[in-house]
Amino acid sequence: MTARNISRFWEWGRKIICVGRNYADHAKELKNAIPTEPILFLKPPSAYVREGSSILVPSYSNNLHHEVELGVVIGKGGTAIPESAAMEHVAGYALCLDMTARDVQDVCKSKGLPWTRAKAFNTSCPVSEFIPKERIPDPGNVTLWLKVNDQLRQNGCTSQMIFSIPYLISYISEFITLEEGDLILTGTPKGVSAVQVHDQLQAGIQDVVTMSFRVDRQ
Ligand SMILES: CC(=O)CC(=O)C(=O)O
Ligand SMILES: [Mg+2]
Repeated sequence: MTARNISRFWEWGRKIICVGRNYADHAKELKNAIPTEPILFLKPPSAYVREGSSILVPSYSNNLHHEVELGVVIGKGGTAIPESAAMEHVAGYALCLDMTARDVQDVCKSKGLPWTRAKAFNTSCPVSEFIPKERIPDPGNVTLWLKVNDQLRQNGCTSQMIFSIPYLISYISEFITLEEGDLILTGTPKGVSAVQVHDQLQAGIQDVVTMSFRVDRQ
């Protein structure tokens, strides 16, 4: 059996754990309360999409939003990881989009239903290349940006996160065992907005990485 390479973590079929409302400015723009503990939801591995393929608008949505986020790739698994040791479990990072069918999410929220149809559909998690840990020495202080058709829509810094990466790893691993190849999406800063079929999205982390995706109908 050939050894698996963490730099292709999206092929491993591992968990994608997402944090919601981790930036106060984004919680406010959607008129949501600022959380006092992390809000979590999951995407399946079939949500991954890589550059060269398109983001597909689900047939049942007319309001697909972009959310640019820093992704943390787990390199060493664990349960109940103390915050002080959390960064030892990180292999690296990826730039991610948490594509969200906002109209569907609004209906789910109003009915008290889970967000699965709004958040976990095929191609709802575009990812960049793997970024080794050494290339982002301070993941708590990097700028994320996103443009739609060359217009800047999101530009935020991970220093604005309510819950830090070590805190999130510790919190999640209390009740979900983290495994090598898992990905944690750490939430989005303000500026989320709708995308249309044939839009071109471009996103980046400072001078570390950029990625581009086209939007198509399912
Ligand atoms: C309101 C949301 O969709 C929460 C979320 O995903 C976030 O990044 O914040
Ligand atoms: Mg999100």
